[in-house]
Amino acid sequence: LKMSNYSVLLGTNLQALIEQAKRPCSSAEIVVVISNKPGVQGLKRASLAGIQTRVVDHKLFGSRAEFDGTIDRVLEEFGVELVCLAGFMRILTGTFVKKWNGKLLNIHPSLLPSFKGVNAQKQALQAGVRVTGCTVHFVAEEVDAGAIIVQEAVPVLGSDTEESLSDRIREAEHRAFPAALELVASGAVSLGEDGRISWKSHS
Ligand SMILES: Nc1nc2ccc(CNc3ccc(C(=O)NCCCC(=O)O)cc3)cc2c(=O)[nH]1
Repeated sequence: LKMSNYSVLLGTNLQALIEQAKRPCSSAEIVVVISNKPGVQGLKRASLAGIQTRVVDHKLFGSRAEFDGTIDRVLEEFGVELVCLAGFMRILTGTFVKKWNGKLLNIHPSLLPSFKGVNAQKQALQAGVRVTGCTVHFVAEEVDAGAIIVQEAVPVLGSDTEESLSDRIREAEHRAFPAALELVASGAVSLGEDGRISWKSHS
């Protein structure tokens, strides 16, 4: 497995969200975990936590619209109000993103807008930056371009490999994604009409 795929298949971001939602102070409850791939670790983690799971295999659909439409139906079936993409690696159609606008969160392993797309950790190493990190953002139609909710910076060490840097970024992801989930689930942060972040308390 390519290193980046391997980290996606571990479901560690999902595990961090499961643990956060279990805390009594949490504003969130995870009601379903949907995977576009069968048999991945995240499905096992969800079942172990007593959370319902569904697999919507994108290979079984003739179009992105039908695939997204099926995911949408499952989300409606469970009364979902907020969606977190944790290692979900299929681009979503504009129709789906518009319907779930402001209710769809994603985590990306760089300080956006730097290093969009796949292999963000490798891009950072190759660019020679001394600081990178992770970003939780609302999903917009344009990939990795949505309004930023939370970021955490991570130092790049001279000795870093793609693996050692990815491990350090992953530790930050496990703090940033739960933090962003709470901010949005509690209503402290929302997506404004102008497509920009709106903080309840901020003047
Ligand atoms: N419209 C929209 N949808 C997304 C779906 C997933 C993710 C997660 N981050 C991702 C960022 C990039 C990719 C990507 O380029 N994958 C290779 C092509 C896979 C495919 O053909 O589907 C996937 C997920 C982000 C977005 C986003 O920012 N906007």
